[in-house]
Amino acid sequence: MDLLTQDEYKSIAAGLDLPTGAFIDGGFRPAISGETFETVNPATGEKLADIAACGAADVDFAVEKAREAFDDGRWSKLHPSERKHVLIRLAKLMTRNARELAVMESIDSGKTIFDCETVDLPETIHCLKWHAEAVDKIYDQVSPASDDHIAMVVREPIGVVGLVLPWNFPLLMLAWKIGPALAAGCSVIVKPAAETTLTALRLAELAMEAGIPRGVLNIVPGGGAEVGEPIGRHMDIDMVSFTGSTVTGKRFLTYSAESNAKEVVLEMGGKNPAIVMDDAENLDRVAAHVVNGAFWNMGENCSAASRLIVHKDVKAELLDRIAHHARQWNIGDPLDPETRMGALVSEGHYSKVCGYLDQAENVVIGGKADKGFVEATVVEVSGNDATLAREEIFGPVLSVIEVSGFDEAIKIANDTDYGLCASIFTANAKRAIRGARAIRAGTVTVNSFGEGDITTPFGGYKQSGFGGRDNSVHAHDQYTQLKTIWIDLADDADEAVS
Ligand SMILES: NC(=O)C1=CN([C@@H]2O[C@H](COP(=O)(O)OP(=O)(O)OC[C@H]3O[C@@H](n4cnc5c(N)ncnc54)[C@H](O)[C@@H]3O)[C@@H](O)[C@H]2O)C=CC1
Ligand code: BAL
Repeated sequence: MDLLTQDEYKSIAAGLDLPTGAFIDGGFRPAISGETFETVNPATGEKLADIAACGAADVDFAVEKAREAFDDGRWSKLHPSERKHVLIRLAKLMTRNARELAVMESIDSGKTIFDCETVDLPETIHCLKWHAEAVDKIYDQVSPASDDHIAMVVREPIGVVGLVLPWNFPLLMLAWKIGPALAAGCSVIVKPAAETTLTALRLAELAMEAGIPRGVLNIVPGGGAEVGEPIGRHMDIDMVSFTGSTVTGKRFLTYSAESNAKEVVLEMGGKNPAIVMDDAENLDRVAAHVVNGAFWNMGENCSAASRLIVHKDVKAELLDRIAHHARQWNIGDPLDPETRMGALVSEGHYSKVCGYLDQAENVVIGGKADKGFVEATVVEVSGNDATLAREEIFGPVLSVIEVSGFDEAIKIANDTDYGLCASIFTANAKRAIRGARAIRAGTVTVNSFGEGDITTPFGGYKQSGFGGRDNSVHAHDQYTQLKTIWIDLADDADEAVS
């Protein structure tokens, strides 16, 4: 993709028409209370817009409209290929508007325009297309049966779903959830993170243009307590899919238990280990992977490689190379296409990350922070018990732990409440496979860092995940339920009952 210049991006940003209303039943509307909240550009501190600050009454209204849409079948009962065509039209409209969406995403979140243009937008569009393409290729089942009955196992959309989103990949996480949910035929109530609402609202507008019927896709902006909790506790929402912190994720289990026992899927935090053994090949390449894993998206990533567990014999050389690569991750204006590290999402989050930097004693590289921006930072810690090795920082801070052997490395990798992702760098195939099996995490990569792609399930073990997976056809399991339809074919069936 050809990127524009910083001035050209700034001129697009200045001309953006920012959506500000809640999007319910096919149109924008103010919050019922009339209240608004400010959204700011975290890179400059400038106010971007006043957005409808919704509350429980808006959630009720959105659910009523979503339920009407679900029950009358305007979307849920379409042939899957019809839903597919509409979603592909949406993906095409997003492609046509990708540049505007990328700029909107960057100014609202502090993410770099480079990432928004080359990762967030292409992956969002690909995700929507992929689930649309998948949905008319998924078959129901017929159970093994005798001659006198037939039992069908059919998949039905689960109903009205609540999608509660984080701010680190606003559009991409929206696509991870609405891609399979809408493809399956559900009606959805989306709560974007209050920090990053704009692109979800713009996407909803494009969805109407693409032909998604009114009431099917609703976006209700606002705070966690004001909108997230009413979604979690709503008696007429059938399922909630959440991405965010473990603390907040667990609340949805309480909300569900105290309301209608709705299904809950949680994609939560991580403290993901990158293990580098003494036999790892090409330490320069390993360093590039580790640095990318740790600092991509300013480390605001649940799958960030935030713990480096390195064999003592290669530690010095690896840290040298890591420092070399980390220097390339320059801080700058997120709208400058040369910038690799933008602003952290908010003042509050910046202060939290700075609090962790204050605890760093043995800094290898980085460690400085200024007005919302934090340098790529590598810090040696005393061991896996150090706070910097245990808590999810969600910023560009890589904690280094030295080990003397493979078993010790695996033990430390597993010594965490989390279990989202992990990577192992080794040339020894047995170690790679033994390690991948032994680490309790949803995704383990060998000789690379990553989270798989749209074809592979994404989610966590332990306190990183609950109830299901995003991505791949397994994501459709979240938004569907199985029904058994048992048909008696015996000639004397009626007599047998009487
Ligand atoms: N695993 C991940 O992808 C993410 C992890 N985080 C972690 O969480 C920390 C705090 O960031 P937050 O934005 O506060 O994350 P959060 O987990 O509180 O927010 C995620 C979503 O939940 C909503 N929410 C917040 N409180 C709620 C409540 N009581 N009931 C219902 N919904 C609620 C938020 O408005 C947002 O839409 C970060 O510093 C980071 O460590 C944050 C975002 C994403
Ligand atoms: N890395 C995608 C999921 C997340 O950070 O929340």
